Amino acid sequence: MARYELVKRSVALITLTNPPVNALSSAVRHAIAKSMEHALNDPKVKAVVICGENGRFCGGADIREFAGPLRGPPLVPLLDAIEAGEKPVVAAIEGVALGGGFELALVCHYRIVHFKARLGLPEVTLGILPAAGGTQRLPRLIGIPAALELITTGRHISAQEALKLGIVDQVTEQNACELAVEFALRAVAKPLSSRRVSMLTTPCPPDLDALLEAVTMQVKRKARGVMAPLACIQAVRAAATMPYSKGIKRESELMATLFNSGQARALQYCFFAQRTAGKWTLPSGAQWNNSKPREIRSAAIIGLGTMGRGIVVSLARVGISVIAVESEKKLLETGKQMVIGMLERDAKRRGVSASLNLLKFTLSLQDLKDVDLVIEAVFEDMALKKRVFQELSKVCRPATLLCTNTSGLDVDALAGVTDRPHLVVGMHFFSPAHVMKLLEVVCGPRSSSETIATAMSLGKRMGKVSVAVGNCPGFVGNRMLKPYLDQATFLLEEGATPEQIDKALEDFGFAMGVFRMSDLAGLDVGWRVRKESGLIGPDVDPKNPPRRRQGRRYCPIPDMVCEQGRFGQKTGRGWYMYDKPGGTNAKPDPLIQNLLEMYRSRYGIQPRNISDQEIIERCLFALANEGFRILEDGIAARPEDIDVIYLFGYGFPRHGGGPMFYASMVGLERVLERLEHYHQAHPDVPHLEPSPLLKKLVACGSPPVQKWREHIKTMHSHL
Ligand SMILES: CCC/C=C/C(=O)SCCNC(=O)CCNC(=O)[C@H](O)C(C)(C)COP(=O)([O-])OP(=O)([O-])OC[C@H]1O[C@@H](n2cnc3c(N)ncnc32)[C@H](O)[C@@H]1OP(=O)([O-])[O-]
Repeated sequence: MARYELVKRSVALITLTNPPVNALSSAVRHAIAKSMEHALNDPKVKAVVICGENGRFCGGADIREFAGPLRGPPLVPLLDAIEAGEKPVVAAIEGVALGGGFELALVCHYRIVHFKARLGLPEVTLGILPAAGGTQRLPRLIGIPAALELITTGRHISAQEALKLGIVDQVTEQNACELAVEFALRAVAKPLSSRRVSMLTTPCPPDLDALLEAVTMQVKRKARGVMAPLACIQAVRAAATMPYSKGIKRESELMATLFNSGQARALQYCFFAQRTAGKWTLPSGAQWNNSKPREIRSAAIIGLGTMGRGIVVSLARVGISVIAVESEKKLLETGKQMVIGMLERDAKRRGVSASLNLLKFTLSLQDLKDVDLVIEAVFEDMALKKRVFQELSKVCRPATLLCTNTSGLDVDALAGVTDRPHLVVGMHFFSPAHVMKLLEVVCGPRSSSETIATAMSLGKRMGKVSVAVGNCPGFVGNRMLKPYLDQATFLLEEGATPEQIDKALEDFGFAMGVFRMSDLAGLDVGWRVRKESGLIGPDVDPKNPPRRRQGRRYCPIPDMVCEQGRFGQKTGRGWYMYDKPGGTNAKPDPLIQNLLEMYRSRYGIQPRNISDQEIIERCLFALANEGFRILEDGIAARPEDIDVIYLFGYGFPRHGGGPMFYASMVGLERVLERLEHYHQAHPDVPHLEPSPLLKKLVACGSPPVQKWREHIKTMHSHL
């Protein structure tokens, strides 16, 4: 777990050896303690260098150990002892120094960093704080404002920024370890007292209280209801107002308030769920680590609407040549100008040059004959998409992968009109596609493992969090959205307002409430889909009661809003009113209030007071209930995949873990009981009827979310 060597006859080289990130597991801590003791007691050793194997210094505490009781030497006394030692210790940082790894570097007397390394204290993103002295040492080293920013955001910084901030002593393009050994030899004769960061006085700004107050307000605004950043601020205050010996105790007390919290468990779950999500498996046995993706050098995008433009940018900025196709000259020209503008702004922000030379714009599908992969992003209309896929079959070389960006249509039906159904797969991006991290890779029953591997790998290359899902209407994300949206509109009928529902969801932590989100996305899209699926319009039987469709409850209020030309932000009116079309400042609209009152009196609905708890339960338990059905149907392979989809595609708060983790945290028994209660009250809403899998899990004693798979693995899989 740590290798000990004597180099240059007088330097003890301690190499952490715990792949893949040299996390500080109990065995590693034990090995460091032993190696340091040896080094300090060996008279031949004049200095020590600590580095990590495989070009990675250290990724921090072993997060997997947080779930169990602490074993092995605790980190704080171990680090304090390194700092207090009488021989100079140099950290040779390559790759990463994060969390406890960064704190280890802070107790070393010198820090040499490879120019490509990244440093940071990301504990806050795991719902905890840097409790191995990080909140006490960093402010002493770089001052309160800079330390506060790094600790409360968890941001990783480059070696160059670390040098500028005064965190490290030297940045090198050579082997950091070799340089650190030379550095250590030169440090032998120098006094160490000024190099012990815990002994430094924290440079304190005169307006400390005002600064802490401003950062607190900022944190509360950005991460509503999240505990860890607030605890971090209090810990940094201790660094400014207390000696190290007291500050470290305060740090530990604050850590105790976070360590076993639901938020910490949820955030740590998210960390692993995100990494699990990329590991797809098919019932055939083909999976992420035995299926080779194809290399994609060139791609084509069909349709330069909002989605198409975002996809072009996502591909071009990772070096893939893109041919963008539109059906009309004017649309092509508009799309081209917008793509160029987006790429230029993106390149400026990243300090690189825009890869405009990779782009080609055309009106002709004939130009696509040699590309490796095509992504169709035309209007959400099955007949149109089928025509495009038939045409692509004729034009593209037989090996070209054909992908669709449909948000819910049948991928297999599209595969069926091509000459290569095994090379067809869904790549469902989220708008705006160059910003949103989520990609649903929709596996049709005939998609080959190579095709899936290629789509997943392309997603990763574009910086997306890719999740493989099965083929059904709406796939995972949009299928679950329906019961969630339905509950919100039913609550409107019963007496709530859009702003009340949005506030409850935003207080829960959603980036945006459901009505603000719908206004942003545009209300006309759903209206058109409802018309096409016969829920409104001439196909509806006139004898059909207005608030029922296909034997179940239906809320026509969204249709009434659209009939008034209120399509959301883009028209300046939707569930809210905006200053102007395209405005973003949502204000409650008395006209919507009138509409709701008239609607309720027309249908004899007595409005009632609806609590925030009911809003959260009905919206989120209905959402999770559909998630259980998706697992039963084999559309998602595991709950982690569903959660990752909601975290990255739908603004579910990370500190809630995602809908499935949230259900498990509330307690499956409670979720079942509340769903039964609401279903009894609303028997005409099938989405509120508890799913068989939920009942089964409760009957099995409500196992933790990581174990649900054991209860579903015998079920049929559509993946
Ligand atoms: C008193 C306490 C005070 C201190 C607190 C802390 O330090 S809190 C910690 C503060 N530190 C952090 O928050 C840093 C967390 N880590 C990272 O941000 C990234 O992993 C990375 C940037 C280090 C490498 O990115 P990359 O894209 O090259 O690689 P990748 O991300 O795919 O990971 C590869 C494998 O390693 C696994 N694994 C990784 N780290 C840890 C860990 N600390 N532990 C355990 N496991 C860890 C990861 O799950 C994955 O496993 P799998 O799926 O193969 O079974």
